[in-house]
Amino acid sequence: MKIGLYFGTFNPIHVGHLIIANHMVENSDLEEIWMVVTPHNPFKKKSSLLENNHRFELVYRATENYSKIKPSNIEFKLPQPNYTVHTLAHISDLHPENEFCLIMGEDNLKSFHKWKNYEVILENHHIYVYPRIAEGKVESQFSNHSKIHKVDAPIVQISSTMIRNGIKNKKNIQPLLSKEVWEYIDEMNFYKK
Ligand SMILES: Nc1ncnc2c1ncn2[C@@H]1O[C@H](COP(=O)(O)OP(=O)(O)OP(=O)(O)O)[C@@H](O)[C@H]1O
Ligand SMILES: O=C(O)c1ccc[n+]([C@@H]2O[C@H](COP(=O)([O-])O)[C@@H](O)[C@H]2O)c1
Repeated sequence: MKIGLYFGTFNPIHVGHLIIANHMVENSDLEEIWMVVTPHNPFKKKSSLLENNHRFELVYRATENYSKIKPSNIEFKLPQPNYTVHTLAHISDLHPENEFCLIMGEDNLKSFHKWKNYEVILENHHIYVYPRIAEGKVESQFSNHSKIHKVDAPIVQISSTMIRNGIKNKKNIQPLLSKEVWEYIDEMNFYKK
């Protein structure tokens, strides 16, 4: 099976993430999308980060009604910070029957040359890139690469930061989250301080 891996901190998962995952699985040759919850992105500070299990629970609840989108906690037991090249090797060893592709926003492609062993990632995996508004340029080595495929997904300007700040400032951010995600965040009093 051809599977798209959508990595993220998902603190919390929002409708922007779901729109991308659903668009990818419905409009490409990817048969399933696995949302891989990252404990620690090597480029990000761990502050205001909800515990791994809570972020996973939110992804689980958000994707429960999507048969082709699955949550994954595969990175929880891997060394931190989480380098994607290691996770891809691990996941491919565990599931040799599947082909794993990487899903990435154009913003991440702009800094992809800074990722650990990015050449190894490109040697072994295809990357599906969706448009994203961000400063900077995609390096020329990636612009016509045979392993990098552009998918014309919609651009949604929502971020987890916007949601965390909104909750802290007592704003209604419910339309930005799945109902199940909002209910769990509210019930658990997440992001209020
Ligand atoms: N609205 C969006 N549309 C498309 N891709 C997104 C959107 N928000 C985040 N992403 C991408 O999804 C992946 C996971 O997102 P991440 O968990 O970092 O969310 P975020 O909203 O960017 O978080 P934060 O605001 O905390 O930095 C990243 O590759 C990120 O670039
Ligand atoms: O492997 C790397 O060098 C690397 C550098 C930056 C980001 N990543 C991964 O990219 C994913 C997206 O992260 P985030 O926090 O923007 O959702 C997450 O799984 C990170 O671990 C990976």
